[in-house]
Amino acid sequence: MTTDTTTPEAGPAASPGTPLLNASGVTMRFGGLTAVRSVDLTVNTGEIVGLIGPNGAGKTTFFNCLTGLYVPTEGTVSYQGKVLPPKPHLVTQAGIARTFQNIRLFANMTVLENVLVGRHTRTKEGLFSALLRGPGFKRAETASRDRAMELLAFIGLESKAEHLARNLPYGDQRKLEIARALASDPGLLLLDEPTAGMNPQETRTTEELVFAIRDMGIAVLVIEHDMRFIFNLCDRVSVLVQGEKLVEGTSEVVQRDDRVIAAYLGEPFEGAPGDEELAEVEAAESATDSTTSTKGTEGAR
Ligand SMILES: Nc1ncnc2c1ncn2[C@@H]1O[C@H](COP(=O)(O)OP(=O)(O)OP(=O)(O)O)[C@@H](O)[C@H]1O
Repeated sequence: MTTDTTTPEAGPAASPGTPLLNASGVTMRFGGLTAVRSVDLTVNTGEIVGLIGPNGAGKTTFFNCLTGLYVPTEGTVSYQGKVLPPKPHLVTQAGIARTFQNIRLFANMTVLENVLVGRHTRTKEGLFSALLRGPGFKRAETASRDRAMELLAFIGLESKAEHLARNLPYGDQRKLEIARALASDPGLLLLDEPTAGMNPQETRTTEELVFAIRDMGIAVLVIEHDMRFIFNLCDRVSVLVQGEKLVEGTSEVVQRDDRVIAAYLGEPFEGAPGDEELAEVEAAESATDSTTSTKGTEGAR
């Protein structure tokens, strides 16, 4: 991977450590199911924040509320102090870009074309200009192309610019998705399971890529099931369980929290056997074992 941190333009400038994204009391109900319940989350400039939780905890639903795919039942989402309209293209225009859990590339377009699609929110030339192909349009087209090539160099896919997206290896397709998201010059990048299906080497490369993105001045909010990846990468980790925020803190704090361990391993259920019952079961099992082994010895005689 090329990590040329000077190439891509940084997102909207803001001083390090000031709030960028602010989700407040976000609730999302689907009929009788509350997938996300009153979740607050802040991402500051310069931060990499992780969002973890068991399957079905509401992580992707929460992402969809942040990016305008869902209109939250309750709560607000602000970016740089302004409430975001629940429309994906307006959220992208405001400065938030995302990738999806399942790869959503244009398979029959080239690698370069896929990145150019991601630039459309930053292109000001209108329909007439495009039809007339005047000098303004040509200048904008060249600038977009140059920028797309810079981003491809950044993620290490420059030499594959003219390949069809569908012919890329899986790990490269995931990187291309990130390049396409970066093409909208975001200030905040949301990654939904960026290492899903990757081998350890590809995961390591993705980790370096996310650090390089942060070094460009882009904050990152990432959902991931790979705990090693999350705890290596994130300045702060937020844990969702059954739609609610259970814990938030540094990687060190979160990975030692008993409630998080219990949420992943399963809370003891009501009526579960206590120590006494377990001791009785163990005693009964060892009695059975010794009978069996005696029988076994007798049988061998
Ligand atoms: N469009 C929808 N309509 C109805 N229920 C939904 C919808 N989207 C998600 N859900 C439900 O909301 C809950 C949270 O799902 P979500 O996909 O957000 O969890 P997740 O934490 O991202 O899970 P995973 O880690 O498996 O991707 C689940 O019970 C899911 O079935």
